[in-house]
Amino acid sequence: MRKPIIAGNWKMFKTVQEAVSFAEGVKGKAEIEGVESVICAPFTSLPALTEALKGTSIKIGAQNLHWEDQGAFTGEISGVMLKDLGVHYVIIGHSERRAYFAETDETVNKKVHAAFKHGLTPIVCVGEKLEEREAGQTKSVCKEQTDAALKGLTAEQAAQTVIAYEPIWAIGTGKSSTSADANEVISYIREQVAAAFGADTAAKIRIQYGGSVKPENVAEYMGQSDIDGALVGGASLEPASYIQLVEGAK
Ligand SMILES: O=C[C@H](O)COP(=O)(O)O
Repeated sequence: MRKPIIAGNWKMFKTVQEAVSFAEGVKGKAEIEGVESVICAPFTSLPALTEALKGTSIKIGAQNLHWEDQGAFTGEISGVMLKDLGVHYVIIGHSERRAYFAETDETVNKKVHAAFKHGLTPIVCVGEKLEEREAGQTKSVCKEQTDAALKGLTAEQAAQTVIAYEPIWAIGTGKSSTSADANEVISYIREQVAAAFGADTAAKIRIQYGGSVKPENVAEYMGQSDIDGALVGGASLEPASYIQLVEGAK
């Protein structure tokens, strides 16, 4: 039985004060038995957020990490540093990072290994561009990205990984994939995990859908057989909306 996971990806939003005020608004509310609740905040808010949510079941995630532990990498943050802050999750390979910051399947894989090295759970993003979807390449793109991201992991590590299937054309556009379409791609991704790591691992790995998920449609996605949660951008920014997302995943 896979535990549903709702992860808010705040992207480049919120000052420290705004993050703390969000934490006050969701404490005791976005904590539903049987649902994992994660907030992936900008690096600047992580210390205050871990402090503000101490003692709650809400976990904290970062949105990126470097694959090295330390070194001359101006502007980067390592797994050692995230672990030091009490962070549990880290988003890796979000399409915005692939598009604007030149992340490749190879660097995504190095980051996934770095996350495990430091006891962080990676949330690995995969998904096709609109032109790839229109060319009928959705599944091949997702297979390539999934295989590359999980390369070299043990079956146990693969089972702990969270994959977020995010069709790029659905991110922040209000044009969400239908739940049936998302489920079809996600079950295909699960088949690829089975081929690489075995059926037991595929049965354990959690795969989220992401792309214009809102309180109004989250339950529909969660009703699908293979969708284990959601990675949510815009609708995760307000406490009331975030609480409804977590409630909707039950
Ligand atoms: O990481 C989250 C996704 O990019 C989805 O963003 P969105 O919910 O604003 O469409």
